[in-house]
Amino acid sequence: MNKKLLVKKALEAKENAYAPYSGFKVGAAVLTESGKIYTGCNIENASYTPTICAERTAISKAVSEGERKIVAIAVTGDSEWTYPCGVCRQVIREFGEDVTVIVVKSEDEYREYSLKELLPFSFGPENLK
Ligand SMILES: O=c1ccn([C@H]2C[C@H](O)[C@@H](CO)O2)c(=O)[nH]1
Ligand SMILES: [Zn+2]
Repeated sequence: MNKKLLVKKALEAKENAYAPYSGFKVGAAVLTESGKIYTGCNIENASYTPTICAERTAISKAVSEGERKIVAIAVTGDSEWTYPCGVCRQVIREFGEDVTVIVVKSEDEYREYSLKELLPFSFGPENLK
């Protein structure tokens, strides 16, 4: 896995954030099983609740292009360490149980987690079978 590239892509994606209300920019980059990288940023809305996080923007782009399995996701935001929110953790879970989550501070400072650490005892598609 090209971790460094994923980190860089997340940092680049943050620059496109549309966050006029919170002023808090977030970027994400998803690596899928096919080896492709999809990026995303947070997109806020004047009506507030339609706001979508960077992680879900990136995942939506991947899934709408036919991808079904996430290998890793890198996320970076305007706080020193920006962790995926609970909703995003659940959406990541839908497309992989063994996903690597990389929380990015800068190009050479990042922390790596497994999704299982961030979302233990999770509920996923297998539970409905
Ligand atoms: O992991 C996170 C946390 C927050 N946000 C966005 C949502 C909102 O636009 C702004 C402030 O919560 O940051 C993300 O995109 N990802
Ligand atoms: Zn989120």
